[in-house]
Amino acid sequence: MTPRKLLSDCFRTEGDPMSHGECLAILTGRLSTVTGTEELPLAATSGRWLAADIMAPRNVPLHDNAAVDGYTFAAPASGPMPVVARIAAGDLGRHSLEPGQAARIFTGAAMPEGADTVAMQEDCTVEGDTVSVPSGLRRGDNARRAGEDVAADSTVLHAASRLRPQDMAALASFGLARVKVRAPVRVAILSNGDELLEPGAEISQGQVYDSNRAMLRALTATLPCEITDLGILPDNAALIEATLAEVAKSHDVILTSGGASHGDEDHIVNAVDRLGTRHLWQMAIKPGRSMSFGQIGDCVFLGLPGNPVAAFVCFLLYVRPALTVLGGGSYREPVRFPVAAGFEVRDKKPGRREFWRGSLETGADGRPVAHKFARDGSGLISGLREATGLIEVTEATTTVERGDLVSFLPFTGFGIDG
Ligand SMILES: Nc1nc2c(c(=O)[nH]1)N[C@H]1C(S)=C(S)[C@@H](COP(=O)(O)OP(=O)(O)OC[C@H]3O[C@@H](n4cnc5c(N)ncnc54)[C@H](O)[C@@H]3O)O[C@H]1N2
Ligand code: MOO
Repeated sequence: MTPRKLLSDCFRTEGDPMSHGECLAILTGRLSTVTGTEELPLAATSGRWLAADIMAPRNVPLHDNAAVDGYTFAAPASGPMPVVARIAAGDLGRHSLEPGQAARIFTGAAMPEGADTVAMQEDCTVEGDTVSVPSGLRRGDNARRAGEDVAADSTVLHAASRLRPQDMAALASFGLARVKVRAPVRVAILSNGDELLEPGAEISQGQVYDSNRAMLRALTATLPCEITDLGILPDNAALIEATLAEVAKSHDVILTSGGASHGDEDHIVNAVDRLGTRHLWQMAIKPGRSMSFGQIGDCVFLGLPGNPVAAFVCFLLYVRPALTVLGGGSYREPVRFPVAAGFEVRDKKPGRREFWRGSLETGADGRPVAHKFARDGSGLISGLREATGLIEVTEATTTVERGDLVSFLPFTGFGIDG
């Protein structure tokens, strides 16, 4: 197998944490697409990254057609017109009108040759075999032109875009039954720590249920990924090293949480150092300082801190972009809304970017106000649940006064709905 073109340079800077911007630039600019392509039935492609541009093979709609039930004719009409045909949607016959003639027509039916306008039936007067339409209708009223949605041969969808429900409609409207998309990224997820316990097991003093893995599986599933759940690895250096070495051979990404800082018991990063290259550790952000990133052969290693809030935030900020680029998608920055702060902070440390758990409320003047979860602890899952987005505070900021504009990044911008 030819080696895939992934990072090989080392960006690691001991003792000098990497900035958010620098880390994101490396992840989105220096990683390559690692997934192959596959052609799947349309219904199986929702949510996938498109592997190639798609041109509309024909006009949509294919033919001029009626937008309402009524009578079609060539505008302008003068006086009663004989009704010489009846055309329903799905009628495959070829109809044509002489000037001064009309046809009964129904929504979606192909317009007959010689007609350009449709009068709504509610506005028409029918007497015997003739119809009178209201004056004042302009040519083309209530008619949908061939190609008005999409013109034949125009490029409608671009490679590396994500197929959304409305794109499914577009592809089906072109008559495409199969679509070339990127294969899912193969992601192995594991948790590390002797204190961790599988939900359902009997818990003892000193233990904690593994909550990160359930969260990371769900976050990973918001992108086209094939997940291998490796469970919990205990703090056993030999076992961790053997597992990572084996898993790296058959996966595009290893995503871990815990064991990411550099304590004696932080075996994950030590194993990556022995097996491959670690490109960074220590970020100038909070939470998530101990995020690490590297590679074992062609497999990208993304090591999240153990604290659940830090793991969640780092996933949104770094893992999501990395999985996007590796998967063949084009990465777009999440939307940031400038919103007035409904809180004050006087003691933010300069030099690091912080991401606070926040939610929006409507202020007295009707404008949105950002609220910050009161307790900062990186282990508090309750704050993540209460939040609807992140409040981003720049490196230079040291205080936030009530009413100052802060950046609010809604979770919906990271693929988390509800
Ligand atoms: N001397 C220092 N100690 C710590 C530092 C530091 O810079 N110097 N940083 C702190 C910060 S901030 C974080 S975050 C953590 C990161 O450490 P690790 O990534 O090595 O994570 P652990 O030590 O394994 O765990 C931290 C914390 O999270 C809990 N945890 C771990 N995994 C899970 C899981 N799957 N589900 C639920 N909870 C989990 C673990 O029990 C710990 O409480 O280091 C700080 N210490
Ligand atoms: O940096 Mo720790 O990752 O703040 O929670």
